[in-house]
Amino acid sequence: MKFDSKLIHGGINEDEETGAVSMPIYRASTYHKPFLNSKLKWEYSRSGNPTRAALESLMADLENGNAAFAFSSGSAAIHAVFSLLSAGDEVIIGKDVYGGTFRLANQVMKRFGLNFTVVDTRNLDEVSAAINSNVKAIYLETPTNPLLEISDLAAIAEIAQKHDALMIVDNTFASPYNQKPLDLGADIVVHSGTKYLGGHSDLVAGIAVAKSEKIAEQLAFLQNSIGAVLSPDDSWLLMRGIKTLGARMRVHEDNAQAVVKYLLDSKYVKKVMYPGLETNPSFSIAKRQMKGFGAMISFELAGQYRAEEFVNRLHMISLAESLGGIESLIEVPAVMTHGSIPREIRLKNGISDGLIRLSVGIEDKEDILADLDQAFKTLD
Ligand SMILES: Cc1ncc(COP(=O)(O)O)c(C=O)c1O
Ligand SMILES: N[C@@H](CCSC[C@H](N)C(=O)O)C(=O)O
Repeated sequence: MKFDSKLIHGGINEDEETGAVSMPIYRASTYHKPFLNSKLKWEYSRSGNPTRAALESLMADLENGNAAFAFSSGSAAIHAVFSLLSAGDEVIIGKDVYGGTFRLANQVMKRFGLNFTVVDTRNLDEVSAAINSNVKAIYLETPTNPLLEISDLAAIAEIAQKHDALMIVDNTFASPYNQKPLDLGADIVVHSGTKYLGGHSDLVAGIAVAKSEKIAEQLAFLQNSIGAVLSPDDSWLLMRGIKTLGARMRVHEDNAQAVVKYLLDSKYVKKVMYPGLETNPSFSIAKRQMKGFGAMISFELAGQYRAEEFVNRLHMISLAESLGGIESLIEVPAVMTHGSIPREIRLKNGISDGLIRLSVGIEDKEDILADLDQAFKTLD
């Protein structure tokens, strides 16, 4: 089945009890056992829920994994995945990851004995050099949040496999429409379902997908034990969003191409970051491992212009954290999404105080361009 059809017909897409073509929301917290020793598929909703199971089977199908697990947020999914590791284990982590992931690693997981080595995963020599016998996982985003940097998934998977380390990829920015890390050798994919998967900025959710049955069994245990499961209502809403992922991504990307071109030509802009730029040193890798380049763009203003003034003057494009929704959202990572990273580390990693991140929505592209244009013109 091709991808758009899989979005609609993949996983469990029909209620086996009633034949309903939209999976019902099963809100029951517990299930009646006819006899004490009855073996039932459903017992208690944290351990398993038919609506959540339908979403999970769809996500496993879309990422070509063995099984998927739905969590109450992307951060909860990442926490469960880090919980596969034990005190004393080391994780090689990409230098440019979502600020909340950096915070989870450094301010939470470290206290439980995990050690993190920050590496520029675009540089394979740096990744290899960071390997030692305690390294049990390599964790990265590609494209990264917020610099849109691209790492070579297949090459990193080879390093991870050689050293028996898990390779964990946050696929939030690409979505499975554009990139399938498990096919390229990763062991686990995580998502903030809050973003492109949900697609409408109306829910918070997380997904972890395991390639192997062994990791799936461990994640099933952790999901039930830690308990940060996605509710049946949000599972249904996320599934509903996923059905239109392909249709939305095509409009997102078409609009993003127009915005990139506009920004490159603008006298107000100094630098544009987008995986689809041929001038990007990782362009050939992005072209090889991604179907499309997505709709996230980061940029810096030319010297005399201030990011704060620009974002304050937009009308239609909303100044808000988050991304991947139908509406265009803009933010300043240093103050908003990556504010929890200490300034000196942020600057060292390339996130300047004036960096602006734009999530291009699916409005008419003329309106997006017009809003950018009017805000830029007020800066003179
Ligand atoms: C790339 C990435 N991963 C993970 C997360 C965490 O997801 P959530 O906000 O759903 O917890 C976010 C944003 O928050 C993100 O941008
Ligand atoms: N991943 C999102 C969410 C943003 S930050 C949310 C909150 N302020 C926090 O610090 O946890 C994005 O990149 O937009």
